[in-house]
Amino acid sequence: MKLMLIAVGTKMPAWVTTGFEEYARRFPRDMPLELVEIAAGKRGKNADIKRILDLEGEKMLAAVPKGARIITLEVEGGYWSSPQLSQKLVQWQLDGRDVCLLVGGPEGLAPACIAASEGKWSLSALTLPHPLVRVVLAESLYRAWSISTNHPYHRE
Ligand SMILES: C[S@@+](CC[C@H](N)C(=O)[O-])C[C@H]1O[C@@H](n2cnc3c(N)ncnc32)[C@H](O)[C@@H]1O
Repeated sequence: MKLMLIAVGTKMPAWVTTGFEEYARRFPRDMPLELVEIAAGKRGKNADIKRILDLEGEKMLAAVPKGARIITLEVEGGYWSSPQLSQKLVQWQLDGRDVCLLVGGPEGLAPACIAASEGKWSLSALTLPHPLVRVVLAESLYRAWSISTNHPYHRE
């Protein structure tokens, strides 16, 4: 099973790229964490935000491999503790489908992405900047993997 983070935004600050890669490189070969960046639409003065959002959503969904499970990152999603996330990871692995984690841009996710979601995951009640979400998500998934494999990274 492959984990794919599909996120709006390119040209991230170095600390985001370094932070994400720090965790992504630790994933095992049979469960890699890959990043797919979707270019954000131009938000000029009179930009049609709905159209931009819909286009970003189309591109995100086009990046999802056929049959993959879509999980959307949403402030108003469900909270999953690390052990709960670990259980989900194990269930997803047993199920065998790739898992795509969708992170929106400045105005969030397109309605089409939300409609396609099989799980809505909230990292906090706070609205986080989308670059930071990438890093928190990578660490959380790595911790969940470490719990499921009894790796010493996670300590009770
Ligand atoms: C700056 S936020 C978008 C804020 C937008 N007003 C909204 O309501 O979605 C960009 C993206 O980061 C992710 N995000 C931000 N905070 C989050 C949180 N606490 N939990 C999960 N995802 C979050 C979501 O995918 C969101 O679409």
